[in-house]
Amino acid sequence: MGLLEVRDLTVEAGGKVVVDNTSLVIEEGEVLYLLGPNGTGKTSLIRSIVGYPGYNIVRGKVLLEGEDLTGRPMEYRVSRGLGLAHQLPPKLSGLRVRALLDAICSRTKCSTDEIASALQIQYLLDRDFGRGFSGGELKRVELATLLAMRPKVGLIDEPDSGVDVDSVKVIADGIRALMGVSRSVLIVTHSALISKYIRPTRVCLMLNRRVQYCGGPELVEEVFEHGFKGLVRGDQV
Ligand SMILES: Nc1ncnc2c1ncn2[C@@H]1O[C@H](COP(=O)(O)OP(=O)(O)OP(=O)(O)O)[C@@H](O)[C@H]1O
Repeated sequence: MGLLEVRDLTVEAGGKVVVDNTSLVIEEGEVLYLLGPNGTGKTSLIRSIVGYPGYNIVRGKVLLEGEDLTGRPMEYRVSRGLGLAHQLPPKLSGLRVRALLDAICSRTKCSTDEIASALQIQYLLDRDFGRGFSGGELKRVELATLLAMRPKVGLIDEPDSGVDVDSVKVIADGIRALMGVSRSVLIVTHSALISKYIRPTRVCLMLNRRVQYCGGPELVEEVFEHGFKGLVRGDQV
């Protein structure tokens, strides 16, 4: 039994199938990359895993430590140990970054200052969450909230898109800190820029709304060399 299992999952959003009969297993201690071209369903898959509203599971299951979370609301799944850092985090007027981190840390017994220091966001603590932040700042505060949650499985959506080289390094430090408190981490990316700093234990390719193939870390280099289209090898997961 994997730590997190997605079994034969089909998901609809906005009246269309966005994940089509896909399976994925995340084992204990993994840093799994989910790679795939734009619009192939990566974000939809991880949103479905955490129970994000609007992503309706029409078939299949999501299990965490063997517990069937399918049909459970997002709050419950988060309480059981799933956490998601969004690709485009929401902007929250009237909620300071510090207040949000303090609220999470009071539950998980973390230190807002230590987390802020790990993600180099001390200067953002007294600003409204996300308001007027640059792309890199948004990614760093979002990752800080995930780190504060101390999830069993941390799901990170596109940590390396729209950020400069220096920010990617800071984000990589944040992911390393997350690897220290989470049991497994799933990173969704299409550029795989983050792989320069965080080596995956395993890499899965998602194409045409389905996880098509999983392999070792060398798959990242193969994607860079051949592109996604050159790597379709059948339906084995
Ligand atoms: N809530 C929704 N309503 C309607 N369509 C949606 C919804 N969510 C996703 N889709 C569609 O599903 C497809 C897959 O989108 P998704 O964001 O999951 O892809 P992705 O692989 O994460 O892409 P990218 O790498 O560009 O972020 C797209 O065509 C998208 O428009």
